[in-house]
Amino acid sequence: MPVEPLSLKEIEDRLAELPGWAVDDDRLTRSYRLGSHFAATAMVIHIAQVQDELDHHSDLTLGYNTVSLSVNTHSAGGKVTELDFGLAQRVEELAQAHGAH
Ligand SMILES: C[C@H](O)[C@H](O)[C@H]1CNC2=NC(N)=NC(=O)C2=N1
Repeated sequence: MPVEPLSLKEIEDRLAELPGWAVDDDRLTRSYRLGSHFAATAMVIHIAQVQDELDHHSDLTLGYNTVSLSVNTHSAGGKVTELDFGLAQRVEELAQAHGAH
């Protein structure tokens, strides 16, 4: 089933429920800070597991004590969709367990 791009209003409503996330240039993004580089690496592995489970994959960047995500939906022409917010919600849940903020 094709997934439709969200309207600006739909994006704003969803962003209001997800502090720390932003949409810029048709990409849903967030960066997290962790207590160590190893902790950040562990979080990347956990995100990769969830992304394979959802079959939806962000551009995922591991930095020094940081993890950054940037995602849109390729099959919707590179627009932001419900699938991107679904991934963001799952990442928010696991971020808490990793002590990311
Ligand atoms: C074949 C596979 O289901 C698709 O390529 C999936 C994989 N991961 C994906 N990730 C993202 N971000 N957008 C997609 O459209 C997408 N499609």
